Amino acid sequence: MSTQQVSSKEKIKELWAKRPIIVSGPCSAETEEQVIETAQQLAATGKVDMLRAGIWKPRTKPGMFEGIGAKGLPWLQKAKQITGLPTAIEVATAKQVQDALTFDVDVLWIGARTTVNPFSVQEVADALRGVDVPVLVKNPINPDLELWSGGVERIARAGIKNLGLIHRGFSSYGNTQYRNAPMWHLAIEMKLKYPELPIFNDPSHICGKRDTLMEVAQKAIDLDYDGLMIESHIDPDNAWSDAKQQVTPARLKEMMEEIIWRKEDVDNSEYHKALEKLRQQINHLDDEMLQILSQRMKIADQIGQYKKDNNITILQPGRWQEIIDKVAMRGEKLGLSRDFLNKYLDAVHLESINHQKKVLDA
Ligand SMILES: O=C(O)C(=O)C[C@]1(C(=O)O)C=C[C@@H](O)C=C1
Repeated sequence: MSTQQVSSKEKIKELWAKRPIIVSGPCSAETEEQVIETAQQLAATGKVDMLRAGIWKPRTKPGMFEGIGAKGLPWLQKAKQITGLPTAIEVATAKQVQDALTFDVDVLWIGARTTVNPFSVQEVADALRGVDVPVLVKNPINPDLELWSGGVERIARAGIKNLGLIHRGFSSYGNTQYRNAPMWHLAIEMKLKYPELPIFNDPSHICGKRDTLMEVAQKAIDLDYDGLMIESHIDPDNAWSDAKQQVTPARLKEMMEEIIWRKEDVDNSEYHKALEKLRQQINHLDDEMLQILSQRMKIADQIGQYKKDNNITILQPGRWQEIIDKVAMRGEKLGLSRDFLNKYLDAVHLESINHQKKVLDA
């Protein structure tokens, strides 16, 4: 390994421990000048830790710009030499992994369209065996946590030590607010499942447009994400891919200054005391809610017994609608969101049905 490669590995190790980690750069590498100019402007902001650029672009339809290919890798290498910014790119095949490593790319990521395909992830994992490079796994395009975990586990089994996650949202038909619905609960579940892995948020792919990037980036930071990956371009409107979602390096700098950065904890005894009191109240209320839910299910069991004796169906749509209307109205007045009430009612109804089914089958 050359001294330059060793120092670059050291830099990555340091970077991995830094919070937040900010990754930015163009959706696609287009020309040498564009890559170098973007990298220089990003480095000058003092807010960016790593340069990203798409080299191979998996496009939904043929005939679109599919990336500059391996020709762009020396541009990234040069941009790193000039700015000192480590580089990150997406890889989807063994050949792409080899090409990326030949040109000293520092961090690789597996794209959403690759994570859905275990054959492809395995091919990338096999190409990574014995290699010391950090790898980030994007969520699959469909909301399937098992696929996402499967991707992470395949890469981990190849011996990759520095692994991370990228949350770029999930495809959903007819969604107009987001390009890819964030479905925050799924990313939170992954974070809880793999607490040791840094998780990055990718507002660019979630939003698909510039004007909502800040909102999503702020929410990610509020939720204790470890980093952000945001696409930037020296001339976003004329970008060869995803023009609407890219921002200039200057705008990226502004965004980084506008975000309210939060930490997971603070050394302040007053804060801890106040929080402890409130958390005790929550523990108490959680306990009461469980007791009440358990009582409700015991009543459902009794209803089940009457239904069994009289050969009556468990599902009673009229009665259930009555409950939905009443609970939703009351719940909303009490400050609970309609979305939460719907999920809560669904869960209660299903549990009640399962309880009664057990009684009917006994
Ligand atoms: O009221 C009933 O008939 C019940 O079975 C109880 C209950 C409920 O849990 O509230 C459960 C299932 C029915 O679809 C409607 C209501």
